[in-house]
Amino acid sequence: MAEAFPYRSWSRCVEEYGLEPGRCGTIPYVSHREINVAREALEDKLIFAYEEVDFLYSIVGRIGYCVTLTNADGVTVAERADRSSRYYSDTERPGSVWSERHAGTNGVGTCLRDAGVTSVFQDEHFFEDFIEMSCAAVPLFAPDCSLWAAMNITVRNPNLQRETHQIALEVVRKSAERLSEAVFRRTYANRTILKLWRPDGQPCLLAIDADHAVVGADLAARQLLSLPKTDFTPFSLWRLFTRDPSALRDRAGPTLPLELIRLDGSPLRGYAYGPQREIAPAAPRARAASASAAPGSAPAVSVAGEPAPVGLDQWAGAEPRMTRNVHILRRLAHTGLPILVLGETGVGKDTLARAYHAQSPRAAQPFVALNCAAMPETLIESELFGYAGGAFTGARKEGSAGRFVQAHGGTLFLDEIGDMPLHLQTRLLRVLESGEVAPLGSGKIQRVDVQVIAATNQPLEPRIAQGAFRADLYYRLAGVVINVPSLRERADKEAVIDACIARTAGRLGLKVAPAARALLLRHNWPGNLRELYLVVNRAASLAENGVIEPHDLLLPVAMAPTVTPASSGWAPAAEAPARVGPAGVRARVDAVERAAILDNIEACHGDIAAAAHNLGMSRATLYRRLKAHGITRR
Ligand SMILES: Nc1ncnc2c1ncn2[C@@H]1O[C@H](COP(=O)(O)OP(=O)(O)OP(=O)(O)O)[C@@H](O)[C@H]1O
Repeated sequence: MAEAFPYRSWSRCVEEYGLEPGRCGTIPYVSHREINVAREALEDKLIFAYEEVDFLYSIVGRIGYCVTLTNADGVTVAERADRSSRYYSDTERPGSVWSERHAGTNGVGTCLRDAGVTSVFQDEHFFEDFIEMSCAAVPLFAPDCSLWAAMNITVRNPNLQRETHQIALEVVRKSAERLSEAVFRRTYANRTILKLWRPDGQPCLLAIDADHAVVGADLAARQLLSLPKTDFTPFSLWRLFTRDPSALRDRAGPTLPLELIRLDGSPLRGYAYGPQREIAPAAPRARAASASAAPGSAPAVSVAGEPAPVGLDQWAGAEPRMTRNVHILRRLAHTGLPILVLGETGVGKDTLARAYHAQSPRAAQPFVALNCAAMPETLIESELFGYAGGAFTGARKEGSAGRFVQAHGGTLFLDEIGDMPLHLQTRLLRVLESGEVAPLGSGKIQRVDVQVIAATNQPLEPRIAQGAFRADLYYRLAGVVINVPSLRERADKEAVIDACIARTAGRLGLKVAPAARALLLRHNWPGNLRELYLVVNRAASLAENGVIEPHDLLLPVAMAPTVTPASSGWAPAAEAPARVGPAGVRARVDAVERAAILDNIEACHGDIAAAAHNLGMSRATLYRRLKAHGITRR
């Protein structure tokens, strides 16, 4: 006979994990970086989870509980708590790992191990350290039924009543249901969702397409309807229910109460929710391929194709100003406030807009971009607001909807907003205020609902002072202002460079010589991330023998570090000796190499063996290169 809770978990602790009852010692923590990796992996779900954690905390926080969300390995990725509360246990911080293997019987770990709702009340914990604590955790399953997280509440209160804890557990259960439903709906945003109530009161979800084929089912539905947990193949809804297509005909707007009769005659009641949008046109991703590309703007050259889209946490890296920005954006994601992104060229403003959209509630709707600096004034107007057929010479016969209408329901990204001509600023302001667009030459007015994100690399205050940018438009666009620091200002510059190497050279199995990495770290990066990615991608194409050397980086010599020759005892000749062969690339490569050699000798105080090691070359090669560059010992 199977052992009852908590004995089966206690037996595992002793027999499987070799834990000794008594004191636990310390709970393991993962690093900041690992927390970010864990969050990144769940990003499409966390956008809903953060809000749900807040919601749950607004209820159970009042009776002293803190709320945590962990990934499937028990790593805490989100937490809401009152740290000053006497009921707070600081072992619940982000990064703490609550696997059963480490922490013995506990809410999160045991819930994840059993893949079931778990309440661990006080001395049901395996370790003595936790016997004043009570926790309740509910597993979260993705639409494909994989276990992705646990939603948990914990309180350190020796006087807690078991009944109170039971009620709190039911609240967590409901909260977890809401979160799973949000993730399911987002996954099947373009399908009709059927939410049916199981006889035990638990909701179950099906996603069906226009032909009534079941294309998705959550775990509760699969259990109720005896559907396979893996290898799900779409099938007709009428294999489960008595055929009645009229039950699904929309008579009451987007939400339709419905009753379906199972083949055994039992009814299931619930609701049908229409698709969030028919079929959302694919968002144009590659800048070069979209009308948003600025002519002449440097595309991110990729030797391995278009890099994978960047998520919000990845965008932020470990730079505190960026993570704060992401935090603010997440908190305000549901308000639809316009966002104004400010920062130098190439810092990732466009990338942020796309990442934000992809993780916003509008993700299933279009992302439409317009670069205001990239097209003539007359075109911006018709591109943005649309036009009727034949509205002007050269206009398309059928007219054009315009980017505002194309973005309806989704996100409109207005890049280089500082370059928008003044008279169009007035028109834009009117649309933003009224939520209505009137395409050129047409009397028709269309209502639009768009999340506007504007970006610029020009400081707008001087433009406002000069009268080149409308102050009222600025305030209308600046619902949330996000300042993106330049690469050289970032506290995590080294990590950003390493991530770039990993995403580009690393993916191709190339190594980066220490001297080349050192050069990347020292460079000033006026072009920011765009320049960084361009340099490393280009070096990956130039590298020989699987290693990127300093000369492969082709960094402009003016940007390369300079040295004072006296301290190292080595000095360049007044001018480098003339080189045979074509000037151009080779000459630039030589110049970079020369600067890197001098810099390394200086850094190693003239120790040639150490400098050669840093540069990733033998001593003999370094002497040869010194000779070739005309560098001699003083
Ligand atoms: N966090 C990131 N991780 C990896 N690559 C990034 C990141 N942020 C930006 N990039 C890359 O850096 C380049 C420049 O980014 P992006 O176009 O978003 O900058 P921008 O600030 O919008 O530039 P501009 O001001 O010129 O419009 C792109 O190739 C983008 O893929």
